[in-house]
Amino acid sequence: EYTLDSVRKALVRQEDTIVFALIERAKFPFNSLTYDHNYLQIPGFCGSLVDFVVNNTEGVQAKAGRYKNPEENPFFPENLLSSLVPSYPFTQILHPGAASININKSIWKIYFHDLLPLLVASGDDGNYAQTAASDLSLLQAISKRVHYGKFVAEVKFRESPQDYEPLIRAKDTEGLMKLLTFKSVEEMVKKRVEKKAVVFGQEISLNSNDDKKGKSKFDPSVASQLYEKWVIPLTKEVQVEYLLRRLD
Ligand SMILES: O=C(O)C(=O)C[C@]1(C(=O)O)C=C[C@@H](O)C=C1
Repeated sequence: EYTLDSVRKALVRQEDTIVFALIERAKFPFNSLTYDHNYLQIPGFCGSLVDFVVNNTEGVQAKAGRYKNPEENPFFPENLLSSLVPSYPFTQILHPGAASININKSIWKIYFHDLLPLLVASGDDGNYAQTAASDLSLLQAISKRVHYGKFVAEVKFRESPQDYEPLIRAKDTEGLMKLLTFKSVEEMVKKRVEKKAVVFGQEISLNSNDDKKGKSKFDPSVASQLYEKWVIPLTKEVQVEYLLRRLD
């Protein structure tokens, strides 16, 4: 069952996934060859190692049924084959227009241009395949969170269709944005994410006096910046896109 309370709980749980994925990516330095289009020489493939890993992993995961779940959105939908496994009857609460919303291209750009330089140290340790795999886990976690905006928007619409319908009919993007925004919730989310980054990122020792003294596994303010600058605004963008299609 989806309610505003239950979808918000899902968003809170997804924070854990994102913070752990930040920790895992921050374990490696930048490793720029992972992103270098001239590094790979694989016959029949043109792109960087991260393109190669994401394309091929998504291919396997699509065949294994990952994208049958309406909570999942691929980065390279154009290359995917259909699922080969028996389907599961996922609850279909979304309007069919939801399927056409995929803002992973924006997430991809922001991830490599803005987030990575903030998150990781410069340098090269040769672990390019592991780096690409940790990029993919973090990208998938961010993508799932952002596209969860579809579910948030659906429950908000169902709770007060009388408020949303006139704005949708008028295609009033600004009005919709205002109506779905809860500034105090956003403040709480940012603070909680930073706290999780502090707690999950600290060294744990058996002597409780030593806890928190060690170096954090990544700068906790990167987690709150990620949410403030990109995750929350993009989740809201998905909500508006979804609502604009809600009466089609
Ligand atoms: O919790 C909500 O109501 C949401 O829409 C989610 C979210 C978020 O991305 O965290 C986005 C917009 C709101 O202003 C508050 C929080």
